[in-house]
Amino acid sequence: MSALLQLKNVDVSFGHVHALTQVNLRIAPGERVALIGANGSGKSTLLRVLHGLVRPAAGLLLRDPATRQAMVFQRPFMLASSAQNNVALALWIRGVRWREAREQALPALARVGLLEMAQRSARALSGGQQQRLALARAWGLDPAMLLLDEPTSSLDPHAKRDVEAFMEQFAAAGMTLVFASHNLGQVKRLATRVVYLQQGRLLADLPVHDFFEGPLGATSREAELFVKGELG
Ligand SMILES: Nc1ncnc2c1ncn2[C@@H]1O[C@H](COP(=O)(O)OP(=O)(O)OP(=O)(O)O)[C@@H](O)[C@H]1O
Repeated sequence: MSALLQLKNVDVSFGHVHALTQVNLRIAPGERVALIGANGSGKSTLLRVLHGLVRPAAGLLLRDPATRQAMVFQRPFMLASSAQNNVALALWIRGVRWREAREQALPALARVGLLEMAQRSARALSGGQQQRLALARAWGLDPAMLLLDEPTSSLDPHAKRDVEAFMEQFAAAGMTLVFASHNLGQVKRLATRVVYLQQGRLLADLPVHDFFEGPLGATSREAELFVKGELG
């Protein structure tokens, strides 16, 4: 299958910090790729490279410019305006006229159960509601690929399940997902493939079953210890 996006030998540095080193990654349509690894291992940087927000110092990012992408951040930025306007603005920035953008925002809000909150101030919503609003904002753009940076890390278990359920729905609708997570249960529930990063290097890249059930030590002893530590 042709790749939606491909990285070849990508390096990213911030001053003397090597955030990513020689990363190779190929993402095919319909995959659900989980990025895991310790704090500072490069997950957010990798997502930002995939979304074109960070330019590699070396290597290649190959992407069909026609492929629509959206990104949901760990703590999404909300404009001091209504929930509806927050979704509409994302569409307007992509060239949709304001009136139509406001109309199109409503089904996106309905999709995540926020229709009745459309006129509420986005910043007055709870953390869980704001994360759902961020998903609506992304969904409204109709992306082929959605990138999510620890989308449930600051949420209570109930809100976490809601966000996971929406991610499932997005995937079922054919969207390709790439998400960073510290929650290995979530990775098992949502991912088809696991990419393990350590100090900016991609040490394992396996189907989810092989990653958690296979003899990981053969691929990466560090990944095996990480998984054991996180599960224990
Ligand atoms: N804008 C930046 N300026 C300087 N250093 C940065 C910047 N962004 C990331 N880094 C550094 O690059 C490395 C990788 O950071 P990154 O945020 O990608 O890791 P992460 O795996 O997402 O971590 P976490 O799990 O804590 O979110 C870290 O050493 C970090 O301090």
